[in-house]
Amino acid sequence: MMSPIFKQYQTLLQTDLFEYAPLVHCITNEITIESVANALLYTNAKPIMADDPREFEEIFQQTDALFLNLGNLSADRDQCLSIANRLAQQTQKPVVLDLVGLAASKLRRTLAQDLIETYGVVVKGNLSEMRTLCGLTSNGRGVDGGASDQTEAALTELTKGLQDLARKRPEICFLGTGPTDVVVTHDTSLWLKNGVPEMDQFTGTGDIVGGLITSFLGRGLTPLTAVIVAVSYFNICGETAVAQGRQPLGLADFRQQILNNLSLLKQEQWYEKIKGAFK
Ligand SMILES: Nc1ncnc2c1ncn2[C@@H]1O[C@H](COP(=O)(O)OP(=O)(O)OP(=O)(O)O)[C@@H](O)[C@H]1O
Ligand SMILES: Cc1ncsc1CCO
Ligand SMILES: [Mg+2]
Repeated sequence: MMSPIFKQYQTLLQTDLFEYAPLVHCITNEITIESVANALLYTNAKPIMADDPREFEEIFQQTDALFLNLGNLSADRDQCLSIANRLAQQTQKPVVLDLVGLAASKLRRTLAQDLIETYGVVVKGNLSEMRTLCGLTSNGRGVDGGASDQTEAALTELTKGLQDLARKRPEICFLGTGPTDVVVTHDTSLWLKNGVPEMDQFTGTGDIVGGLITSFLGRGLTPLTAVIVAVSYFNICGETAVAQGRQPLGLADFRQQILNNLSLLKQEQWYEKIKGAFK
């Protein structure tokens, strides 16, 4: 059966969404920086990883969008994320804020609040991180989401919490990732259902999603469609990797194959496999 989401966005999805190669400025964590850069390259975007504020003014003149990721903070990175976000606000450059490990420390929560107050176009994290953002109890551990934040009741609670935030900030699209992905703007809420459990078992999948969303903002998609396209494309790459793999599929092989698919599936009608529904 055709997903209502595919139906709604069919005309857009059938254009070549990957055609333009946006230059994407990323300030992200050292753990997964290479995965994010390659995921962008594999999908016909151009990454530049740059976190020295002395060059921001020049870099901002060249880039299409900005990715800010809280994964691995330091005093310098803290400053640099704030400076970049303020510049983005001043130049109205689309920005994705990735709230990695939000429940782990007060430092992350304070920084995230400051960044969001200044500016944001897409604000994302895993389901547990987004529960923390909404002031709901969160069962995340470190940078990973917790299973009890992924039940139907918890998803409904998070959707309501994000709707409250979106009413106050109608320009922002909020995304919580997990087995089901919750997407909320001031007038639209939906749950996306693609992906496989293996995607939670190698590091950086959330960071890759953040980078990909940024690239679609840089291609001029609205925040909502950039989120739908990036999450669904990556998750369908994961589903395809499992279907292609010999069982038992080791996680290093799964990682290799999902990354291969990032470069390959865009030539195919991947979007017909989108699963999800409006809420
Ligand atoms: N159990 C699952 N089933 C299906 N898809 C999943 C599952 N877990 C994660 N995903 C998908 O994997 C991607 C990353 O989501 P996840 O919530 O794991 O991010 P994250 O915890 O921020 O990742 P990381 O911190 O490792 O960068 C999303 O596209 C999400 O839909
Ligand atoms: C493991 C880890 N620690 C901080 S960031 C990161 C990568 C997942 O975002
Ligand atoms: Mg995860």
